[in-house]
Amino acid sequence: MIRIGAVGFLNASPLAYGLDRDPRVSLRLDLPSVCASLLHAGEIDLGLVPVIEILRGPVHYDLVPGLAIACEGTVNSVALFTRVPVAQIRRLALDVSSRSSVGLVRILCRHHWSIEPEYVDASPDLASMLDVADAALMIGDPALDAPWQSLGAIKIDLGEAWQAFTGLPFVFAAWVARPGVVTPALIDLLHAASRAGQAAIPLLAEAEAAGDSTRAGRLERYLRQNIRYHLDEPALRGLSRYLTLAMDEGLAPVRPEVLEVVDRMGQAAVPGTTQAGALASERA
Ligand SMILES: C=C(O[C@@H]1C=C(C(=O)O)C=C[C@H]1O)C(=O)O
Repeated sequence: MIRIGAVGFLNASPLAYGLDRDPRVSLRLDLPSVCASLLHAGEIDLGLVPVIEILRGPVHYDLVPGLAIACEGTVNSVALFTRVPVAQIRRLALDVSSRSSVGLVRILCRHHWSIEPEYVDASPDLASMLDVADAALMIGDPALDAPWQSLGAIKIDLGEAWQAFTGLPFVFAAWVARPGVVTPALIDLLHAASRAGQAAIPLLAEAEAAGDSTRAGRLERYLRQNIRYHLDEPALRGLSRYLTLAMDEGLAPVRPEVLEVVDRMGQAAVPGTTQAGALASERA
């Protein structure tokens, strides 16, 4: 029995589709930050975890090829909500359920917007975050539903901001495993789940919308057009750039061997080369 932890947000449901009914799997759903802690503690074997956590593991993790929660431009569910112009943000509240986007917003503040706000951790509730800070980072389902207009805020999409800054996709989370866990059979299982999950997107959106057909349409567009599920060559370049910046900024330990694996996966994923994705457990 393989112990798998996935993110409980709607955006992860196509990747984890049907794993709860697989007798070979015990599946649990948690917030991204919790998913990462469970993997580090050895309480799960494989997790859909925030990518920055690959650098923070107690052991060298393996990355499952081909699958991710990513975006290319607008993501919609990862945003900075601010009541003041960006240049005037002095205090910024960070959603405690996030790890990758916390790193992303810190990198964008320093390198894209040239601001150095004070950061405070906060639960993902926009009204209370804006009570204690000028701006708030939120992710996932709470960000999709945040009442930013009525709170007098503007929404800055961080997928768009990253694309403006780098020209690249952004990878938020990927399937990450403890050593010895990734096998060809597991890779097949996860790719089959993802294929079934992509086909089930209308059903997943409808179930989440609980009878509200306008909302179901909006969620379906979010899953199809904003979220990208491919860890392909452009996504791997985005991931490599992000991990490099996170290490340079001191946001995570410096692990060049992790970057090498990501870069080699990217080279293998270039169309026309062989064995795309065969590098899961190869070591430098
Ligand atoms: C795009 C998203 O990606 C999420 C963002 C994460 C993070 O910031 O650490 C982790 C997992 C993803 O599910 C989102 O939830 O909105």
